[in-house]
Amino acid sequence: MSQVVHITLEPSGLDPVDGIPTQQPWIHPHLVQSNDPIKGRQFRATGLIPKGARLLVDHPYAIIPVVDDPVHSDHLLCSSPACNCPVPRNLDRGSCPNACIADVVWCSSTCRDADRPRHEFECTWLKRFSGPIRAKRGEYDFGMLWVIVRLLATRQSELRHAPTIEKIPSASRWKLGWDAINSLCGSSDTWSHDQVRSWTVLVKKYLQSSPVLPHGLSTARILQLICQEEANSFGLYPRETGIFPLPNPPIDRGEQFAAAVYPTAAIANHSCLPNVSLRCLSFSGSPAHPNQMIHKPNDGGRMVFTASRHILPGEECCISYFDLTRFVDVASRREHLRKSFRFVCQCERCISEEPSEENIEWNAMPLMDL
Ligand SMILES: C[S@@+](CC[C@H](N)C(=O)[O-])C[C@H]1O[C@@H](n2cnc3c(N)ncnc32)[C@H](O)[C@@H]1O
Repeated sequence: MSQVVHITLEPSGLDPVDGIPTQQPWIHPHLVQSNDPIKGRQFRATGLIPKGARLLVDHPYAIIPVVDDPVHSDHLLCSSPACNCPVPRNLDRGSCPNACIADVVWCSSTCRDADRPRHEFECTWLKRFSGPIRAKRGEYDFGMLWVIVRLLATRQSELRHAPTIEKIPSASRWKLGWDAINSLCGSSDTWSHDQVRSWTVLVKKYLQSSPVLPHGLSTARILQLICQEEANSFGLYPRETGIFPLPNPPIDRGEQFAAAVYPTAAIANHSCLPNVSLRCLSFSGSPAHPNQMIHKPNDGGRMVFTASRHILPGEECCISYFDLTRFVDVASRREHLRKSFRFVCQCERCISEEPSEENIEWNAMPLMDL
């Protein structure tokens, strides 16, 4: 049986300001940000981080529910960024007075009232465009555009509260809020011309600054934001992912229930030999399965990173971007990362499993019966 250290001390955030997620991330004192010439920004340990220690608790800057049937789904999240708790179907869900879309619900009238200024930013856009986008482009594009709108809504709330936000003491090494979103990696050079052209059409049709979506940013900046979102968003699943060593028998992670962008968690690079799991408390705040690593947010949609083994000073701290049980050999892992995440994995496991020049030559030769 695997041994798990339970961390009972819950890092506390600051109180939210009028429904906007102003809570700062909680970051382990031995965790720093550094730069790798190939991978870019990365997390590194400056001192021993023991197995089971919590490395990071981060708040989503934008989170959306991802469900096929919002009216009948139990997986909707309270739309208030200060809450983001799951809202069961049997609860009297507070829906939008403007009836924008069924995916928008609140767990209480308090959350709905607190979230009013932020939701007003997205409400008309959702009402006008969600149907046409879903019909013409499908759920994936709708979800992506809605994440962008929620990023812009949080930015707008930040701008409105700028004087208050400036008063919040900041951990100076770490960028916060929109400043952190601006620093996310991702550029149009990584994507094919066809993909960039398709996103440009979406931006011009649905995301230009207008009275429906008054953000004041240029088309080029919104296009860049899509590239950043695509390189940095997290899919959230109800069961474990990112477990290493791989569980036997493998565990199905279940259906994705949300997508989110985390300003600080996005610094984590991928490794096929990860030393950090995305282990969270259950939504109710208590460990759901004490010996399982769970890749989902806890209350408030917070993402929690935990050391899955002792991490030594100087080591990079990496998570896994995908379910390692699904792609096992180096070729399939790299192919999956190249297709889905647009980079060639340079983790220590992939490098050590790279076929040598000699093997490539032998493999290229026709098979002989010996
Ligand atoms: C979510 S971001 C991680 C933080 C990023 N390094 C940065 O500078 O902001 C994902 C990007 O990091 C880089 N990356 C992450 N893991 C990598 C790996 N194992 N090998 C090579 N590049 C990696 C890729 O450019 C990828 O698109």
